[in-house]
Amino acid sequence: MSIYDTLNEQQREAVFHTDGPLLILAGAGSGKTRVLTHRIAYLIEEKGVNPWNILAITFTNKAAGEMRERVDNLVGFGSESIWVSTFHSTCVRILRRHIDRLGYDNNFTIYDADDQKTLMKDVCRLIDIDTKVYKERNLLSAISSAKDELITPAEYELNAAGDYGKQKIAKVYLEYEKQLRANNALDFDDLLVKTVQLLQTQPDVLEYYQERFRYIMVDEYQDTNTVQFKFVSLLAGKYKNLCVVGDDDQSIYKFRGANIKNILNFEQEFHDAKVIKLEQNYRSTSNILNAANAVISNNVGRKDKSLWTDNGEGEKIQFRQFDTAYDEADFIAEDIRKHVKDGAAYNEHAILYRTNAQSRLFEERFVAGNIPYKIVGGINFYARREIKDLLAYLKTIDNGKDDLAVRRIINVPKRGIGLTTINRVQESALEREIGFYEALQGLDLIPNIGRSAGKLDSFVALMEYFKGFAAKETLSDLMKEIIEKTGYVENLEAEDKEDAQSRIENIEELQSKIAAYEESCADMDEKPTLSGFLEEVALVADIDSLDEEQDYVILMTLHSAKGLEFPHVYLAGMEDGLFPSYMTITSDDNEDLEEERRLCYVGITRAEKDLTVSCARRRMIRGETQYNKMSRFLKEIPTELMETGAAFEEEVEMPTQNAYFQAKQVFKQKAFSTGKTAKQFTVTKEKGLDYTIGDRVKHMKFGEGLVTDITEGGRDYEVTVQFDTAGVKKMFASFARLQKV
Ligand SMILES: Nc1ncnc2c1ncn2[C@@H]1O[C@H](COP(=O)(O)OP(=O)(O)OP(=O)(O)O)[C@@H](O)[C@H]1O
Ligand SMILES: [Mg+2]
Repeated sequence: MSIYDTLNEQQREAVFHTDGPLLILAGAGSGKTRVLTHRIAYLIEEKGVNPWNILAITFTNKAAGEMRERVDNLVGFGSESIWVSTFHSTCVRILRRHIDRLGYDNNFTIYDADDQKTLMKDVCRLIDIDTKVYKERNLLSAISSAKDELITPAEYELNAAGDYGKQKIAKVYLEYEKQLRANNALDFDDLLVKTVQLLQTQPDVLEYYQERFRYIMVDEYQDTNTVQFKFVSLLAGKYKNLCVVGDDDQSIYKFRGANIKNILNFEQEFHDAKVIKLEQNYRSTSNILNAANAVISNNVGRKDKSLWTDNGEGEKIQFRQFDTAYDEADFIAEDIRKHVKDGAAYNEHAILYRTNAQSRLFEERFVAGNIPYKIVGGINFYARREIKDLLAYLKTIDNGKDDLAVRRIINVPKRGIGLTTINRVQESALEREIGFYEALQGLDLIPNIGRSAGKLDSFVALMEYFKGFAAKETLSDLMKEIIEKTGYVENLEAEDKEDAQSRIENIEELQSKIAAYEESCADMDEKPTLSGFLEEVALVADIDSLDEEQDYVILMTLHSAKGLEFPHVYLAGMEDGLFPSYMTITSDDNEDLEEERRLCYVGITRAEKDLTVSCARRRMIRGETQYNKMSRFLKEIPTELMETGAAFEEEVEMPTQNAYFQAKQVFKQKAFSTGKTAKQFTVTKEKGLDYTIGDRVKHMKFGEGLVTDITEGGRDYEVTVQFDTAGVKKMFASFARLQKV
């Protein structure tokens, strides 16, 4: 039996159609990704295509790794020379070789969101933009959208005629680009934009890659944006062996410029494209699938698909409504514990939610209950201060042109170099149109630098020493040397002992990552380089931190869950105002709500065996208690597919009898005259507080502090605490759970 016998007829057709453009448009769990891997295997094994000539683009680096592994299992050879990677990684690899054609150094730096913000602050200061009127975040997102659409600063300015606001943005865009270039840096969008520019302006480079990538495949095609489409169109322009797979119902990145028209345009750009539909879902039970189908059918203007499965009905979808988000977290933790007792593994469970902030309650429950868990996303490892500091050292050593990096560490750990001095250097660099580090190397040209010159000199000497060290020693040793010579860790400890411990662990984690990078290079017969490592770091998406070997419950946002599957899935926080978000409910644009609904469809279809959907009547969002109705998406699931669970009967309101759910205002007016919620609140207040103004109290997260004020809110006490380290916080007593010390 060959591997292709395990495919159904349509899947086989897609695998065997190797030459010419092919669009596979199909619903969730129908085997699109599986078709791609089998197609690669078929190209190599049966068609004798050189693995070197294959490019497969996936949505995350993790997916890329998986695909490589699956191909490895199928073919057993050659998988290391296939290019399987994300759009961004693919572009970085191309740019590292050729970006000098566009006037950059090939060892350019990649700026993450944080770096971009810092740069934008500089830009605004430089050209006198009032950031109270034009927020950095909005400016960056306007620029990002422009880049996604391949609009240059000059074109932006042309389009801005007569529009004052846009003219300002055009100026910012122009300066921002100038600064990036001066720093020899690219932001994330640039990776694609510059690659497209390169292919458009350098015919020999284009020709080279067209010859190289004779067979191109793109997964999750529905979420590509204009510049990504342009990129693949250019590459596939000669041989036209382009196979894209996607599901218009799972397009969830419109806010990042994803362009659903790319699916529709495909057949225009690539005439005589073959279109194949897959209709059998292999992932989920029919109850889950029917729920997903029912929800998505509420979107108008979609391509109708009929997805079926012969996996059997399976369990009904569990629906639970709780008084508070705490109860919700308790229930889910308990439910998982039960499954594990019955023999399931922790990592068969995923909790999916709309916003990162929702992970905190689960985290608290899991820590308390000793349940291993992993939060994918949230505060990115690489966004932590100590990691960014050490990476800034590496960047400075690798590419002294990255001003942001140099400025970040010039006085970290403290070397007595003040802001005034730094600004003087900066001004002088700007005037002479050279980089910050370059200016540091010629201090005698900077006026009024005076007594600081010695300190600056020794900083430069240290960096130069590291550069020499890096040229001879391994990366791991370099990292050790940096930590030692700068006294970084000792300084952390001196600053704050408690805090230091977790930061040191992070640094150790960074060192393991460096070691892992060196090992993986050895496996691939590549030489580990500083640039190579920094490149990898710049491109890790949150999802890449997931390790299937480890047994932990997985927590992540719905957006991160795309393409993945788990036996047991919990969709938590299914409330109007949270999911769909408040903004989309109040927006006039139905498109936004439809995008949220697609996200819901993505969530439901991650589940293989069972799905639990839950919501809470009240929860704290940004420090404010919100009262939410159950999500309208839940009401779109036919009641006969759902079960409410006996133990929760009295608390549960099924969609058909939801008199309880009133608008927030009504809820407030009636002020808890009925129901369990009211009783709970009374209990809190009747019980009173066992601390008063002037007492010292302890909070789980903020530590100890002094109560400075207590006021009676309508339903709870508001307590103000001056924490010893965390500053002043105002909180509701029932949520804060302060303990007198
Ligand atoms: N012909 C088949 N026989 C058995 N299992 C299959 C078959 N096709 C796909 N599967 C399995 O079904 C599951 C879903 O497949 P896959 O992840 O490729 O779907 P997908 O269409 O890419 O889903 P998504 O839209 O969520 O990305 C996987 O576990 C896959 O191994
Ligand atoms: Mg897939």
